[in-house]
Amino acid sequence: MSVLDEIIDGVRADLAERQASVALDELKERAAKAQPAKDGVAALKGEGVKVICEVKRSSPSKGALAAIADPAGLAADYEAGGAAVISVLTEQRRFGGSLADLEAVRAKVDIPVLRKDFIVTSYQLWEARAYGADVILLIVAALEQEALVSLVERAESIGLTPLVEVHDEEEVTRAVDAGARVIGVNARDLKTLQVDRGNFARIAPEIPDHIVKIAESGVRGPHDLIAYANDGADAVLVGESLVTGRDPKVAVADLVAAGAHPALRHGRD
Ligand SMILES: O=P(O)(O)OC[C@@H](O)[C@@H](O)c1c[nH]c2ccccc12
Repeated sequence: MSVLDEIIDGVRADLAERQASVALDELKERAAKAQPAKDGVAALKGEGVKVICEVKRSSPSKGALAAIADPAGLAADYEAGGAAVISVLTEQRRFGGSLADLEAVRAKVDIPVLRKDFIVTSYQLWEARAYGADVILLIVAALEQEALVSLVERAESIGLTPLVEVHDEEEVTRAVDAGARVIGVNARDLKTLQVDRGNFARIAPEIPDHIVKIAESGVRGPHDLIAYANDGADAVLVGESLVTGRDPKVAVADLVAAGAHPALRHGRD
């Protein structure tokens, strides 16, 4: 069994418990009272390389990264540093996240919030909206094509922007066929946890121009952001280096400043 399969088994078990205790109608009512979803695509377009900053306590590859007692405070620092979107991991077993983290972050920041989890059913989309998410992650490798297509459609219909994650060319085709408007190329293979920063450069040319391109994982600092931007990234998604670094606000500001540099290829194509 791959790491991804193991994670998804756990996600399904936790999901079954939540589904047994919270009815879908209850979530829908809560979603109806949430503030309307913000436009995730708009936040990721425009001048400069956008930075998506992640609230991440632990990971399957590294174990514990940071305690993060105050996820909303961290998100506020990210926002003050110039983040375009905040990513909140809500998977509990391997990443130490929760819907409570999502809710706390949502209440604190004004920029779009991404629910980062392993979404396999529309119930999780309603949860995302009910707890204030604007963007959700859909991992192509975790979904049959039919499920991917219907989750993209359902997400859009309830106002959520799907960020569709791929790892190879075949998955790009599946993401495009499913109607993705935002595609993230993960440098980490979720089946083996190996990071290959060259993955984005290989795969990005396969992504049609009108789709927002995000380089995910492995960004250690401005140097990696610049490399990804030169390979065509509109945005980068950064977790580990921000939660383990000294000053998240300064670290984000440094990334944003690097991404705004006029010498970058970004935006000139
Ligand atoms: O911590 P990093 O290497 O900066 O990576 C962040 C993000 O890309 C990573 O957390 C991630 C990308 N895709 C995922 C899917 C599920 C869980 C986590 C992820």
